[in-house]
Amino acid sequence: IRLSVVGISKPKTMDELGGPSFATTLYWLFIKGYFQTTQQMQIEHKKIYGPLWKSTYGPLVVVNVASAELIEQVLRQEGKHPVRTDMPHWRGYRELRNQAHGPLTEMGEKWQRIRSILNPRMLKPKHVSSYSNTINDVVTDFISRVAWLRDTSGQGVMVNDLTAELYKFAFEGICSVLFETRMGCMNETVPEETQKFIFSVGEMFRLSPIIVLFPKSLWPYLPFWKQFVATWDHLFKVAEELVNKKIEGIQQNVDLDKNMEGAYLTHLLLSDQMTVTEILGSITELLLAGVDTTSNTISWSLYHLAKEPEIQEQLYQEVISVCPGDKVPTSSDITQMPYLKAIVKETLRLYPVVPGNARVTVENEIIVGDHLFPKQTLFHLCHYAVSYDENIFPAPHTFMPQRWLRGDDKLKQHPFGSVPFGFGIRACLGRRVAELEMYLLLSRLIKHYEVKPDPTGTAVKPITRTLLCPATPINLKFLDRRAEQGASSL
Ligand code: HEM
Repeated sequence: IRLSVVGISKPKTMDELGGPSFATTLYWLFIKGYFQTTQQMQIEHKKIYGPLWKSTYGPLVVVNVASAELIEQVLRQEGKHPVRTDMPHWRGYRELRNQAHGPLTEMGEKWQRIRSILNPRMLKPKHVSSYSNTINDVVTDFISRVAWLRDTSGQGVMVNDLTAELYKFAFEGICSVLFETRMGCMNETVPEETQKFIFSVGEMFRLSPIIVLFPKSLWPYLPFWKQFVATWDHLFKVAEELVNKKIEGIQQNVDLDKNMEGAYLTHLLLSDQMTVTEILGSITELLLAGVDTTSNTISWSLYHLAKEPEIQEQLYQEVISVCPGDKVPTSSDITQMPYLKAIVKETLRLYPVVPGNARVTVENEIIVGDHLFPKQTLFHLCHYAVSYDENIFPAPHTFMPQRWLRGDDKLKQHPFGSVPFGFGIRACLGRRVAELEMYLLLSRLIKHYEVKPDPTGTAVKPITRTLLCPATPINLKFLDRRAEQGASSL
């Protein structure tokens, strides 16, 4: 297709592609200080090299793709079994301990098989909407926890380090969907085991980028490899206990001849499509993928709603018109809240939690722009840079949910301008559940509280720590609307 666009001229080779040398990249990262703001480096490098450039990290060559058109070209040419990276360190742990790979780490036909088993109950609307009540229970507890936090540690009004609190919400939310078990993260004191799980996830993400810098043969001699293995051991141990508890529960219920539909894990165990080891491998990865992503996105949404009272008021009006009085939103109510959805979309445009996504062309050589790339090329899709492309999103730095609303004058945006959950068959498995969690939490929180910025006026910037996170804690004021309106008509 591309050849016809560029005429019959021969496509250029990868060697002919420009970009910074390894030394230049090191200079940018460590002297210019972009080490923690690599998302911003995408934008700066695009200005210098254009939308397609090559970075070298020692022996590793990465092709950066930073326009919606070119990202579309890469993604539309992926084969039957797309691969992000081979994740040697994560896979290395699983091989060491004879654990199974899950959807994040598996490849080829085995990956396809896992996805075909996991997909239906994670992505099909009728199944996902059946999780509403479970998630709403967690939201109810979060709203109470906010009140408790304000009273005990926020002089009656502040919630400090909101992301840490939302992390507990997201963990509790995804566990309630997967296991139909409550973990106690909304309690005044979070159980020690859960706290250790949360800590282990953080450690694993912290150690991961350090370990991949070293060749595999050196790993056993690295002190942090032992730590890395220990954190994974803990993650698998916690998941295993939860899986075993469910197996026992099912056994008891089957004995009593009870109807056992419900939790995601119950379904996997009963459907007999995977071994218990395989289920454990997948469940552990779902827990990992489903917590920081959701909690960071909700944090950024609330941060902006606090800064933009008019947008917050419009959301509040939408929520109370669809769910007046004490009515708790369900997933069908959410379909009538386009502004809420637009707020989440706009949040994910400004803060794509996965700011750059890797893709390896395993099966085919592909043409992108004027270049032909061989099999096994490692692409880095610069979603962050594209999100701030003013040709696609005018006033790109402004939080403008209305750009996502249908209207006569709405400019047709490029479909690959903002793809925060990825695209195609390897796209996010938890997208629908994450969206449901975000919609239910945001709508109910804003119905209950008016959110206001930190009175100290501290602005919070994003940094990249694998995911795009707030560089400093987000602290916000939560004013109870009921109290404000003199216990009127909530
Ligand atoms: C706001 C929330 C979330 C965002 C923005 C997000 C984003 C992403 C992105 C960009 C990818 C890579 C897609 C690609 O390579 O094309 C991904 C993969 C994945 N996500 Fe999410 N995610 C979120 C929440 C979740 C949740 C709640 C779960 C679990 C229930 C989850 C499970 C996964 C899994 C398992 C994969 C790997 C899929 C595969 O390789 O086959 N995610 N996510």
